[in-house]
Amino acid sequence: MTEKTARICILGGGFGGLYTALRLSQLPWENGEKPEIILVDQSDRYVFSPLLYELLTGELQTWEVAPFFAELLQNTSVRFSQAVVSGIDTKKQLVQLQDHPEISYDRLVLALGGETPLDMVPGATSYAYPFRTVTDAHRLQERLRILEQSDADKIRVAIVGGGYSGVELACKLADRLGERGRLRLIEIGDQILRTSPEFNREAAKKALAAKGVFLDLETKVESIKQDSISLEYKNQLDTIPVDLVIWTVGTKVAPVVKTLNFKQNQRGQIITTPTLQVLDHSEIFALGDLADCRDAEGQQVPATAQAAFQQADYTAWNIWASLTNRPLLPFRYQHLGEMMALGQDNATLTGLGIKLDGSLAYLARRLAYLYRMPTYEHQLKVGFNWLVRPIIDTLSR
Ligand SMILES: Cc1cc2nc3c(=O)[nH]c(=O)nc-3n(C[C@H](O)[C@H](O)[C@H](O)COP(=O)(O)OP(=O)(O)OC[C@H]3O[C@@H](n4cnc5c(N)ncnc54)[C@H](O)[C@@H]3O)c2cc1C
Ligand SMILES: NC(=O)c1ccc[n+]([C@@H]2O[C@H](COP(=O)([O-])OP(=O)(O)OC[C@H]3O[C@@H](n4cnc5c(N)ncnc54)[C@H](OP(=O)(O)O)[C@@H]3O)[C@@H](O)[C@H]2O)c1
Ligand SMILES: C/C(=C\Cc1cc(O)c2ccccc2c1O)CCC[C@H](C)CCC[C@H](C)CCCC(C)C
Repeated sequence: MTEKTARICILGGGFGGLYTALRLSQLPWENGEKPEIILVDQSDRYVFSPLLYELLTGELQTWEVAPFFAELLQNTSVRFSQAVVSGIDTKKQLVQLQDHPEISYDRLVLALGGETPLDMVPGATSYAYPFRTVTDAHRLQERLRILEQSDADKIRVAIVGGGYSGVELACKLADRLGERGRLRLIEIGDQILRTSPEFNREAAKKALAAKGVFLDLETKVESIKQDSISLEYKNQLDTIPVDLVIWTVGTKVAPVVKTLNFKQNQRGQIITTPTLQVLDHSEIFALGDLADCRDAEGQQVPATAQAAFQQADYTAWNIWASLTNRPLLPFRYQHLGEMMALGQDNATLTGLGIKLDGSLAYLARRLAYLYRMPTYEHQLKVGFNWLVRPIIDTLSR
């Protein structure tokens, strides 16, 4: 008698979900064991978020940073479904989708990532721009285009949050806007990039200073209006006129995750075992920004693409192991370092014993990210474009 084909349903096609799907499709399934793999995402495009800034400067094109799932998965056994996940019935093992039929599963992967909380100060939801998705990048691009085409002498931009996103955005936008830009970076703490290695923080401070980005440290945003931002510094309130406010502070889990009946931490993240299984639900795996995971050594896994990318390998392996009666592996997070863009020809990186900044770091970061992109076909297309585009641009000048 033949056994029924197992169905693996993966919710969310970001760093956690897409790479889990790709790894699963490459694993050595024996005849009759090969499962059905379904990837569900609300968007039709995957986003390689570390390179999202490059859309604002025109250094990269949308197809490079955010390829269509249909293209990425065309030579694999993974089936893609574009739909919004609205709930999960864990008893019946069914995923509920908006305007789509339910999907049953034998193994489920939760990888829905996070959202930018715009409800932290009055006015942010209406007037501040988040920066996380391709839609966010395109919206911001459009606003910048309108400001650049206006007859205003200066373009005043406030970026809230002196973490990685805020610093990288400030550097790229300063380069894009040039002499017309008036940028300020607003940080609640007494320094930017609190969790970065000293080398990267110093390189970032140097780059921001060279580009004339104004740093507001120990400053809290009190409210945001259409054309102003109110800041509190040492108990004093100051309202400054601005043309654009970008909000990069915080990550919250998607509302649907909160509705699920799993053990969650205070921030709503789902608590997992080191094998990346949801507590009391060994058939469900969770990874990436929505998961609260301590690895095999008990270290807290950070909510980064680097971590989700590594977890994807283990998730795929453990699903394969669970379906083929093999032992599961506990996840071991390896912090390899960090890289940051600091403008159109500058970056900084610290990792694997190497510290590098300037244009060499810019090149190394690009190559390291090319290597991390999903599928050889996409890497090849993008790599080829990076080699050929400068030649075509030079010839057409
Ligand atoms: C601008 C920016 C730059 C970054 N740069 C870096 C970096 O250089 N290095 C680094 O390590 N980290 C970086 N990060 C953090 C990194 O992007 C996240 O930690 C990582 O993407 C988390 O992976 P994930 O799979 O959990 O979620 P995501 O990659 O966010 O994927 C979640 C997916 O779920 C989908 N989804 C969400 N809700 C639903 C729903 N209800 N139904 C269907 N689909 C849904 C989304 O469309 C998305 O495709 C950056 C983040 C940002 C915003
Ligand atoms: N190059 C990279 O490696 C990279 C790039 C982007 C994102 N990421 C990852 O993605 C995640 C999110 O990063 P992020 O930079 O987007 O966001 P983030 O980590 O939430 O950083 C936000 C920054 O804003 C500050 N802040 C908090 N509340 C504030 C307020 N009310 N007003 C002003 N500033 C405030 C924070 O200060 P405190 O730290 O003092 O709270 C922090 O410096 C992180 O895990 C990060 O590692 C990595
Ligand atoms: C710091 C490094 C990796 C960590 C890392 C960071 C991320 O932001 C990620 C995002 C998404 C997925 C994964 C990661 C991630 O793993 C990489 C360190 C790189 C090395 C220090 C050197 C890189 C070598 C170059 C590829 C070759 C450069 C040659 C020359 C200098 C031009």
